[in-house]
Amino acid sequence: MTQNQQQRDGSMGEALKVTRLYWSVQQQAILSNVSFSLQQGEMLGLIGPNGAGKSSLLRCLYRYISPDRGQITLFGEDISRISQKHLATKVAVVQQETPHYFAMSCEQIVAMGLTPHKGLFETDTQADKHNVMKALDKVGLALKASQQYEQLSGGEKQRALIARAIVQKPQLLILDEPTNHLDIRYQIQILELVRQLGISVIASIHDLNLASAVCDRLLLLNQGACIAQGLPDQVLTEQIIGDVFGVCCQVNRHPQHGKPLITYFYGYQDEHPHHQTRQQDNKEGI
Ligand SMILES: Nc1ncnc2c1ncn2[C@@H]1O[C@H](COP(=O)(O)OP(=O)(O)OP(=O)(O)O)[C@@H](O)[C@H]1O
Repeated sequence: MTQNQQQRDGSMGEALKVTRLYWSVQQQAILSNVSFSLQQGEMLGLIGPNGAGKSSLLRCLYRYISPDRGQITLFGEDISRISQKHLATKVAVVQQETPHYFAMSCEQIVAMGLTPHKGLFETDTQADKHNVMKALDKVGLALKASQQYEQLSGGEKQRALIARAIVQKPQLLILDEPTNHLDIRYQIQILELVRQLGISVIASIHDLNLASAVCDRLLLLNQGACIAQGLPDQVLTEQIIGDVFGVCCQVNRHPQHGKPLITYFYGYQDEHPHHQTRQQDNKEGI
């Protein structure tokens, strides 16, 4: 497709386009007819209940699994035709479960992010070392640079892997539950940091309020299908959250950023659940 054609059909600013994606295991559908696009510089939050297919979808995007049907294009190129090396210069991934990195320091792990941009025998320059230290500093790990990676806490490991992804200077960053080991300060800080990079990001996030606060748009998966996508306002409604997650909630505006703020109701094991009484209260205007 020529540049003019791309401008005409609006795909010029598209970082990622997924069209009618299907993936199944032993005749069980895991992903069904998933389509969405991600604009350049946009942050898309992938949300949905446990087992909805979020990780599977992300794995298709970084080619860990190949879908049965459908198309994935990255900056206009079909990803099945991009070489592994070229893909690594464009896409960085922070996975949920990471391999063990014995006998490597935190700094060495982060420096691995430089590899896709280097030739076979090219060594790290002073500028590379500076970039590694800068990334460590950004994620609050400057003082842990020489510590063994395996000795870091779960949250520190997660932050080191984010620093590695930053050093990789990707155009698309794929994050699978990047905040699951982080305390609340780092959850906010790391996602805001990722946002500030100005690159395209797709991140699976369990905390709906966090997703609402930091993402431009959200994609809601349930049982492998896309249930809703759009602005947080369009996706995070009481009705949709109730239907998909089976919890009762109230959606208000966040006092600072103005996007949806969800308050959940409790009492699902009780005979007279609080969430029911609360709904009743709402109806009666209490
Ligand atoms: N390789 C596989 N073989 C068999 N089943 C799989 C495989 N990978 C994923 N699944 C199944 O696909 C479904 C979706 O899994 P996936 O990990 O994508 O969900 P998720 O939305 O990321 O869940 P969670 O929020 O719990 O991390 C699950 O039922 C899972 O058991």
